[in-house]
Amino acid sequence: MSIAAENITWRVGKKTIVNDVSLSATRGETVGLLGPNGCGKSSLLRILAGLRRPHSGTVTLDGQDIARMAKKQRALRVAFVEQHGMTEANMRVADVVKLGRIPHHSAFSNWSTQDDETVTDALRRVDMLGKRDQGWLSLSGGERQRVHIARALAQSPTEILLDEPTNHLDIHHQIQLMKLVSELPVTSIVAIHDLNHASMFCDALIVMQEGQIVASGTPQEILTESLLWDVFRVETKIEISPYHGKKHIHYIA
Ligand SMILES: Nc1ncnc2c1ncn2[C@@H]1O[C@H](COP(=O)(O)OP(=O)(O)OP(=O)(O)O)[C@@H](O)[C@H]1O
Repeated sequence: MSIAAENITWRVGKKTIVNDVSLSATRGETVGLLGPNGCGKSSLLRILAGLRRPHSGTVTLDGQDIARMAKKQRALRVAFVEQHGMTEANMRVADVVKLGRIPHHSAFSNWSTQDDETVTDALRRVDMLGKRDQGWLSLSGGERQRVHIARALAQSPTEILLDEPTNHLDIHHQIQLMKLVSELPVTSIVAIHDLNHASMFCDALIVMQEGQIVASGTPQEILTESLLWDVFRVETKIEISPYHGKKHIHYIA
């Protein structure tokens, strides 16, 4: 198992935000994390990234408890693109992406041509190579999001956690990004609100409600009209798309 969580519970005061969550993803799998606003997706991703300690339960990478791993060792494996990722200074785009290489270097190792190639490749994958010398502050919201994703790719992770990565992106770049994530030979866990993108690009889905997992399985198995009503209170009609063969959700107003 590439990444797994067992019986994770996290509380704030008396409120349980993540309630006894267990999940696992195999190498290369793309797992979509669905659920209404405030159901605990970001909180769970922060726990999976090792940024937050759960009150109980464990997160493991290939069976190794992340709580026992050094920060650098974890960073060599797991990349995390947060929902409101910040980059403070007005750095050049390429320099922001280069930050992803930090875990691969010690104080004495030199920057290599391979590092350069990794950064260039990451910029190319998110369609930002043409803006590599532009300043961070001059970028649009969607461009900043793509640079954050490039930084995560430059980390050469084995697991990538993405919190609503298509937020801010135009439809072309939403599709391009989901396609990229689904094709990466990297285990991906992606919080996502677009159910049709979840259906098209994810191998497996986990649906959360009030901190708990209420459904999990392939998109084909779990995306049903009754589940979407129960979880999101939306009326839908679901059919198999004649274009891509996956489930397509129509919203009935
Ligand atoms: N540090 C915190 N202190 C208090 N409450 C918190 C904290 N972090 C999260 N919460 C609460 O936990 C709940 C889950 O938040 P979280 O951000 O994980 O939800 P989400 O599923 O990612 O939502 P969204 O779809 O809106 O991004 C929310 O009610 C939020 O207010």
